[in-house]
Formats: sequence, structure tokens, C-alpha cells
Amino acid sequence: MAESAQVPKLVYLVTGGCGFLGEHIVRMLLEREPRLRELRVFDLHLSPWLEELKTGPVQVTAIQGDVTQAHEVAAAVAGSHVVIHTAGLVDVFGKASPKTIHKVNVQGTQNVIEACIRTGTQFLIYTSSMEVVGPNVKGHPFYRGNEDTPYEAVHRHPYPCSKALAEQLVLEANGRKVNGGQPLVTCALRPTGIYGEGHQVMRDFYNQGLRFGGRLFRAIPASVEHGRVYVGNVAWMHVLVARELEQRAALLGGQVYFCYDKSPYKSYEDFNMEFLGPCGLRLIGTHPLLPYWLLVLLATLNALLQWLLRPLVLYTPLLNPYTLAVANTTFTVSTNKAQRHFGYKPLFSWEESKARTIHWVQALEGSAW
Ligand SMILES: NC(=O)c1ccc[n+]([C@@H]2O[C@H](COP(=O)([O-])OP(=O)(O)OC[C@H]3O[C@@H](n4cnc5c(N)ncnc54)[C@H](O)[C@@H]3O)[C@@H](O)[C@H]2O)c1
Ligand SMILES: CC(C)[C@@H](O)CC[C@@H](C)[C@H]1CC[C@H]2[C@@H]3[C@H](O)C=C4C[C@@H](O)CC[C@]4(C)[C@H]3CC[C@]12C
Repeated sequence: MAESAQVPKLVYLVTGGCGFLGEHIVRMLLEREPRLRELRVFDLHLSPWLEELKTGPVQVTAIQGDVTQAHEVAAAVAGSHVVIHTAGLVDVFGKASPKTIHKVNVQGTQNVIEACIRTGTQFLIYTSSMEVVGPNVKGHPFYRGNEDTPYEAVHRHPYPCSKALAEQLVLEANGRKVNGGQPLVTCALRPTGIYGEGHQVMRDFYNQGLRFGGRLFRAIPASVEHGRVYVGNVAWMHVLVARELEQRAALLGGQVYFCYDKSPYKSYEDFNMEFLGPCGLRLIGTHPLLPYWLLVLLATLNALLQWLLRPLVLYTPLLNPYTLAVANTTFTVSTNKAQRHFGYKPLFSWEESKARTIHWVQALEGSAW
């Protein structure tokens, strides 16, 4: 993508562009990528807000499609300069079958790669996840680690397994010749737990608190640190690395980068209270109110209930054996690789990220405030 400040001429494709992260990436590109001529938004479920974006100078093309369908992906990719592949099934609650998670997250990613190869698109950014690394099945903590920290990344759950396989496919595709003979340049970004406007799990916690009279009950020790990153900063990292990928292909190609900002290290529940507290909720207990063995029993019962009820209704509570294990295992990152490699600095401070998220929660229906 040779630099050309004169005429916006680049075509970007964002898969999953109507999702929680995807929407922020789409809006960030329109605000901060001056070289854009066309922005293609590819998603299984197109959102109504896309229409409001079509009145600006950049051509916004909404494409309803399925990443598991290779021909639909190829049609969307053809003619694009950059693909940001963020579409995926983010399911740790048992909503989708392991087979479906694999089909979307792995086969879908393979389809995106092959479409880039066949149609001559040179630059591919993949939204991976911290869970490619951990927490692992042994519950080993990952304490303020970085991209080079040794860690036994062993998974059994379909979601982290699918993200790890997809990331591997993307990184291995780096350097393959695309149609036209140029090399494909790929990289993977690994967000930790993303929070911010539109975060469904935060909404679920908020609604759970409303149901219990404004109270949430501590289940995880405050000492368990969980890495979190603001969605706007994750979106910004995607925009920035996409811009730098051509100029620094030799350095960035085939690399992984944790997504990070200045969000504080806290337990998952305490971190959520940074936003839910100012909206009227209280976290009851300075220590977990139930012993861990009882939480494991309740999580297991939830999994059993989910299995028994599946023919009748989809029962997907927040607490299951996997979410309990993840919540109960320290996983935080401390790195500056993205800054060293492509000059990334968080666009939003912790204070701004917090204020924006609180504002969003307060606007949710039935605010306790
Ligand atoms: N939310 C997090 O905390 C987090 C953390 C790390 C990484 N990630 C990754 O970021 C990406 C986006 O996650 P999110 O939280 O925005 O999830 P999300 O569910 O809000 O967004 C995913 C989008 O992908 C679309 N999609 C799903 N299946 C599709 C298919 N077959 N074809 C086309 N589109 C499809 C969905 O419609 C949705 O709009 C995912 O790849 C996820 O693994 C998320
Ligand atoms: C019911 C309690 C035990 C409660 O504390 C459970 C919280 C649990 C639902 C979340 C704790 C950690 C979250 C995950 C983490 O933030 C990272 C993720 C990676 C990303 O790629 C997808 C989302 C997630 C798996 C995220 C999901 C919710 C938690 C498990």
C-alpha cells in the first residue's frame, strides 16, 4: 500500500464488523484511517447502525455473509488491500457445539487466508486472544507475562483450542505468495479480556446485579489478577498495525502482539465493579462467600443442567467449570512489544476508558442508578 496522502484509495475489509470489537474497529477506521476509499463490513448479522455510516466520504459496503462459506469470503475479500479478521464465535458458555466453534473460528479463518491468497490481498490482521496462551488446563498463573514468556499452553475447551489453531494458520500463512506474486503479510493481535461500550458479559453482570437488588456476590478472591483492555484501545491497535504492516513487513509479518493499555490489574469481579459500582451495584463480601469446592459443585451442576435441558432450552449461565477456572486463575500481561514494533500507545487513558464504559452502563435500560 504505497503511501499516498493525495487520494484515499485503500479498500479495507473487516469480518465480524458488527460485533462488539468489530463495531469499534469499523468506527475507528472511519475516524482515523485517511487512506480509506472503501470499508467493507462483512458479518453474519448486519446491524442497523451501519446505515448511518453510509453518509460519510468513505464508501461503506455492508456484506451479509458467513466466513464458513469460502465463496462468500472470496467475493468480499476480492479487491481489498487489508483484511481485519475479527469474526468468530466467542463462546465459553456452551451456546454453540464444539463442531460449530471449530467450523467458524478455524475453517472460517482458513477461508479468509485462502481468499487473500487467491484474490491477491497482501495484508491480513487476525484478532486472536489471550486464551491462545492461557489459562491452561492445569490452572497455571500467567503473571504479567509477555509474548516471549514461557508457558505451557495446553487447552481442552473448544474455544481456546479454536483460537490457537486459527492463530497458527494465520502466522504460518505469512510469506505465502498471493495472486500476483507478492508475499502475504500476516500478524495476530491477542487481546486480554476486552471491556467497554457494548460488552455483553458486562451487561449480563449488570442485569444479574439488578435481579439481586443491586447486589453481586464475590466468588473469586480479590488476589486473582485478570488482564483487561479497553475496546477502543484494541480497535486502535488493529488500525495502527494495519497501517504499519506494509512499511514494516519484515518486522511485523508472522508476529503476535498482546493488546494492552493502562487498565489496572484486578480480579475480574473487582474490575467490573469499577463500572458497576458507580451505576449503583455493590459487590458483597471481601472474600468469596462460598468455598471453592462448592463453586466447583455448582458449576458442575450448571454444566449437567445445560446438558439435560439442551433438547428443550439453551441454558447458559455465567458459572460453568470453564469460566470458574478461568476467573480463578491469574492471567495478566505486561509488555511493550506493540510499541516497540509499530509505535502503539493506548489512545484512551484508563480514566477515559472507565468514564466511557460507566456512561454506557448508565444508559442501559433499568439502570440501578
Ligand atoms: N470479547 C473479548 O473479551 C475478546 C477477547 C479477546 C479476543 N476476542 C476476539 O475478538 C473477536 C471479536 O470478539 P467480540 O467479543 O467482538 O465477539 P462478538 O460476538 O461481539 O463479535 C463477533 C462477530 O462475528 C460475527 N460472526 C460470528 N460468526 C460468523 C460467521 N460464521 N460469519 C461471519 N460473521 C460471523 C458475529 O455476528 C459478530 O458480529 C473474536 O475473534 C474473539 O475471539 C474477544
Ligand atoms: C460466575 C463467576 C465465577 C464469575 O466471576 C465468572 C466470570 C467469567 C464469566 C469471566 C471471567 C474471565 C472471562 C473471560 C476472559 O475475560 C477472557 C476471555 C477471552 C476472550 O477471547 C473471550 C471472552 C473470555 C473467555 C472471557 C469470558 C468471561 C469470563 C470467563
